[in-house]
Amino acid sequence: EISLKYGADRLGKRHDDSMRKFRDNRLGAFIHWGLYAIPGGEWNGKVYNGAAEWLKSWAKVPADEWLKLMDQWNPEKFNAKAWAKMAKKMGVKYVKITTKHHEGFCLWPSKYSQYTVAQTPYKKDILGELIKAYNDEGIDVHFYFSVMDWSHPDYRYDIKSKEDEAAFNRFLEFTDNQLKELATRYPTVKDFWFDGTWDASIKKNGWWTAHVEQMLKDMLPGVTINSRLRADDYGKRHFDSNGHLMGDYESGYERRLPDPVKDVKVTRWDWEACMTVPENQWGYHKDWSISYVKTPLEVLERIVHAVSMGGNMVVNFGPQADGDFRHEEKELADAIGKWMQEYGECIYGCDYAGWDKQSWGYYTRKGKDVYMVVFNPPYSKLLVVKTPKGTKVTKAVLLDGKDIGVKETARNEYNVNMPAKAPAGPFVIKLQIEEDASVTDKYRDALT
Ligand SMILES: COc1ccc([C@@H]2N[C@@H](C)[C@@H](O)[C@H]2O)cc1
Repeated sequence: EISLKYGADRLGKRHDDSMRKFRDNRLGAFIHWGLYAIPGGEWNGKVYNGAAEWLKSWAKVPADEWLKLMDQWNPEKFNAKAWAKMAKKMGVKYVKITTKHHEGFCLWPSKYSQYTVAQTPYKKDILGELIKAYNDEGIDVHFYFSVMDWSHPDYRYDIKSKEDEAAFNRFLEFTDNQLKELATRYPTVKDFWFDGTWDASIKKNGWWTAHVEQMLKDMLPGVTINSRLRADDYGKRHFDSNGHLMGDYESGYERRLPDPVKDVKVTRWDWEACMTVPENQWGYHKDWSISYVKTPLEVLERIVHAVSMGGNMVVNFGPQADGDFRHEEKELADAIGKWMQEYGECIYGCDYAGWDKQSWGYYTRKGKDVYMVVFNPPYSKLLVVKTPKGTKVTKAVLLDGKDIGVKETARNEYNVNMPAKAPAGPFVIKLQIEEDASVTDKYRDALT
């Protein structure tokens, strides 16, 4: 291994209470809310199909013109308690909120910027209202923070001169001040999820990314930090030059998931995926017909897929400028919440089971309990289960306790019966197992 000053601070997963809570939460919601919600993907009469929170970039709007949108920021339907109730009903255990996206508009009254809610007709501290409302519902709050800031004159994409260096150092100090301000004003925050950290300017300042992680952990013991913040001595990001994960969990699975067979290695570390409901819209876009919109069942399958591989899933919501949610997102929250109400025990506090994936769906595991989450019931009505050496399945029940029967068919192979009355949607079977490596069996391998 090469010696690094700004590489991974720790090898292996964190096992303290705060990280355990982060991991056991498993299901989160993203809230992308900013000035971009006002134009909703349209500028000067032209609708752009790119991500709505990037409209400033697609329409090449100068910063000062874009920030004039602040004069229209007055979400008269905004009700933090209603947002928190919606999240509670969906069954999310945490919410990640965009404190400041690339545009530079702050949802809190930062004293280090003139582009905040305080300078809008709304005036009030939206971030403060949201944290109180979510925490009152027992929901943890995580902060999304974009380092790249299109409103700040000292931001640099690369460092090519002494002036760049001086400007960017001022910018890093500005960013430190905002982060300290967030940690001081909102000490119940549990996580910082950094974005906008891919530019050469950051990669050339890996030291600063290590300093930010340490600074926040000194201020908020237990706080979790995503790998996307981090660059090492050589500008390597997420994983350092020795291949070790930096930060507390991998945060590269954005709108994609690891393959359940080819990417089993991800089960060795903590990771969190995030996803959009349309193909690629985080902020509010007025026209969702421009791309495919995932059904609630497709969202549910991604949630289960992530947990089955030892990861978290954060489902994105892009609130309207008026502070209400579009009906598609309300219906999604409702549908997911109904399923979690009935089957959530296979999600919360669960992890990778370590068994080979089967075509009918996904396994998750909590202690001695192995769950089968069935998305694709077979015509045979027989659910094939293959267990690791020394593991036997002794019982298969529905969550209401009803025994549905399991039969050993070969060494470490079983057929679990589908319930007589096939459920109307994805359902869960709980397996009772015995793990004993010393067990011998009656089976004989064929000589070939
Ligand atoms: C250039 O590619 C991207 C894609 C998405 C992003 C941001 N990350 C997501 C979590 C959203 O915030 C999106 O705007 C930034 C750059």
